[in-house]
Order: sequence, then structure tokens, then C-alpha cells
Amino acid sequence: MTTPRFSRTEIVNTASLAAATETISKHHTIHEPVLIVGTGLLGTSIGLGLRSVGLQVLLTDPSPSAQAVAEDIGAGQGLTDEDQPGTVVVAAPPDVTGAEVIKALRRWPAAVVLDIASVKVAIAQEIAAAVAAGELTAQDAQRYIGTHPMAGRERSGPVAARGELFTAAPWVLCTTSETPQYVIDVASDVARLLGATIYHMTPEEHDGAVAQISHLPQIAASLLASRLQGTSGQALQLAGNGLRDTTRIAASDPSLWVQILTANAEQILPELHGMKADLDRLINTLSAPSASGARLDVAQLMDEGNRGQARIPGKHGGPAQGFAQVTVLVDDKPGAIVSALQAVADAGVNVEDLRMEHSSGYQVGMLEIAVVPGHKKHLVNALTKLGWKVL
Ligand SMILES: NC(=O)C1=CN([C@@H]2O[C@H](COP(=O)(O)OP(=O)(O)OC[C@H]3O[C@@H](n4cnc5c(N)ncnc54)[C@H](O)[C@@H]3O)[C@@H](O)[C@H]2O)C=CC1
Ligand SMILES: O=C(O)C(=O)Cc1ccc(O)cc1
Repeated sequence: MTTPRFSRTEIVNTASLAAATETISKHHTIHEPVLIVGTGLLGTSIGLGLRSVGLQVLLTDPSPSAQAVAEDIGAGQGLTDEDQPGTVVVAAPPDVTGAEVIKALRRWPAAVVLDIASVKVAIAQEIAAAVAAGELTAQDAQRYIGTHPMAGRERSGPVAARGELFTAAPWVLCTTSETPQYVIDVASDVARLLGATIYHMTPEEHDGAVAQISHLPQIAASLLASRLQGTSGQALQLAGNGLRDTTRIAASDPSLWVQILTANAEQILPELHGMKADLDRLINTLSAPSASGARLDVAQLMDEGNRGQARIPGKHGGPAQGFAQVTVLVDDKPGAIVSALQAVADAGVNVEDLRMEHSSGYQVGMLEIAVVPGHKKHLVNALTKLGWKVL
């Protein structure tokens, strides 16, 4: 008889995730153990998150070092030939996701199989083609559900993984009329236990949406950052948060994005043509900046940007809300930010958003705190009274 490979004492439970998930019901329909195929940033984050709520997690990755790191940081245990996973999460690169889903559906005939790749139509087509070619039965294909957590980082690999990555993030489930309810329930419970908010879409709706809200921004950030290759060091010294905000995701993994952009080219092209038309219009206008109507045209372009930006939903997916900014000067020394935030808490004000701007050449930082507009005056007064320098 084999010894059970999991026991309660092995369950990792981080205090921060426990706090974040305390309102989430731990009851679920997930068939255990859950196998994660691909232990990079996303797979390891899912493993860590599921283990922290008590699920049995198995891991496999063709890269022995990626798998070893994921095991070492507590995301799960290595898959063995005897294991029979009840749920399989394919977290491999998009190019190989379809093949891994098909392999999993065939190898474990009772398992629910979901993937989390950033594109959905291409993978659904690969699975349909396998059914058409007789490599997979239509019944087996029904145990698959395509999903996509809209959370990630511009870094890859298991070292960058965090169990809390999905807290309050949207998670798309691509259900079809053929997807059985129990399969939808398992995928929903994976997303829910990780703290995500579930959205239902068809694969086509999903790919159209991500072309606009994820793929075009990635292209714009990469093209913008690419311009900096020839920028002098002196000019870069002047860079502020505007440049950092608009180029953060340009640090993303090129091999992942080659796969995403080529797989979703059809949906991305109209977005690129739209952007090209705007660029051509601006080039034309700025070629004769004193011409009649030129200033109006530039103002219109900026205004169109304002309108688009204002449509991005705010915190918790609610309507976009304009927060008031309070900027506090903090010394560049251990504990300074904590003290400033404690002062904000003592004033009874909630921090809606937060970021730090560093002043190049000075040992100070500017802590930008976003608060509900009605609380700004009270906070500025309270911080000033306590001796903080509020800008
Ligand atoms: N990076 C991000 O921010 C997000 C990524 N995704 C999706 O998640 C998936 C994984 O992305 P990341 O974790 O960022 O990539 P990653 O590069 O951090 O990890 C990918 C892992 O898959 C492994 N792998 C390669 N071929 C494999 C195969 N045939 N079978 C199993 N594993 C294989 C690699 O060894 C690597 O450990 C991708 O499909 C991506 O589109 C989804 C949401 C966000
Ligand atoms: O870092 C960010 O802000 C991202 O948007 C990360 C990301 C990358 C790829 C996805 O498919 C989903 C999310």
C-alpha cells in the first residue's frame, strides 16, 4: 500500500493570503489533486494560491529547474506515474498549450482540464482539429475549458510567482453551449479560490477584448520603449513616472509575446490600423503646426485620449473614479514609508492607491497617495500637523 502523499501539515498558509481570502468560501467542486502543467510565473502562482487554501497540488514542467524551484517554494509536489489528477491546469506557453491540453485529456480520462493561455480561439481550434482528426473524442473534448486570468507580471519564471497574484483580478472563462456545468463549476472554483472575479465570454469575444486592452498596450509600450535605445543617459536622468508608467510592460518576455501577438494577429490588426491613422493624423498636423486648425486638431487628439483613459474601470472593477492625490516627502531610509502610511491610517483615511516617485540626485522620495477627494483636505491638515512635508 502506498503512503498518502499529502497531509494537513504540509499545507502552506500565508497570513496575507488568508486575510485576503477570509471572505471567500472554501467549499469547492475541484477534483483533487490538481496538476499544474508548466511551473513558470503563472503555474507556480496558481500552485501557491491553491495550496494556501488547502488543495493538493502536483507539478510538472519539462524544465527540471523550473519545476524544482516551484516545488522548493511550496507550490506543490512533483508528478509521478502513479498520480491520477482530478483537475489539470495547463500553464504552458501558448504555442504548446493546445498539445498539452489534448495530451492531458487523453492521459487522464476523468480529469477536468483548463488552460490559462492569453489567447483562446487558436487553442479552441487546435482542440476542434484534434476531434476532427479522430485524435480525441468529442466527449473527451467537453472536459476542457479555456480560461484566462487577467493578472500577470512583466517577469517570467517561478521565482517571480506569488500566490496572491490573482486577488481581485478578472478571470475569463470561455464557455460554449457544450461545456458541462460541472466543468464550468471546477474552473469557476479555481478562479474564485484564488480571489479572482469571473467573467464569461466566447473565445472570439475574449480575443477581441484582449486585443484592445492587453495586446495593443503591450505593442504601444514596446514601440515606445524601443525609441529609448538611442536616448542619451543625460536625457534619461530626467525620466519621471510618465515614462515609467507607459513603458513598464515593455520589460515583458519577448518569447511569450511573439506567441500571443501572432496567435491573435487577426484581432490586433484593426487596432493597429486605428493607431496608425491617429499617428498619421498627428504627423500631418505637426508638420504644419501654425496652420489654421492645427491646435484644435492636437487638442482633439489629447481630448480623445482623456476620454479613453476615463473609461478604464477603477478599483474593484467599479466605474472609473477620480481620486485626489496627496504627495508626501519621505526620507530614503528604512521605515520611512511605513511611518507615513501609519500617519495616514491614524488620520482615519483609506489609501485607494499608492506609488513612489524617486527624485534623482536626492535622498528623498515622493509618496503619492490617492484618496477619496472629500478626504484630501483633512489628510493634508493631519499630516502637516504631524510634521510631514506635504507637497
Ligand atoms: N505572464 C503573464 O503575465 C501571463 C501569462 N499568461 C499565460 O500563462 C501561460 C504561462 O505564462 P508564464 O507563466 O508567464 O510563462 P513562464 O515563461 O514564466 O512559464 C512557462 C513555463 O512553461 C514551461 N513549458 C514550456 N513548454 C512546456 C510544455 N510543453 N509543457 C509544460 N510546460 C512547458 C516552461 O519550462 C516554463 O517553466 C502562457 O500561456 C501565458 O499566455 C496568462 C496571464 C498572464
Ligand atoms: O503586467 C501587466 O499589467 C499585465 O497586463 C500582465 C499580463 C500579461 C499577459 C496576459 O495575458 C495578462 C496579463
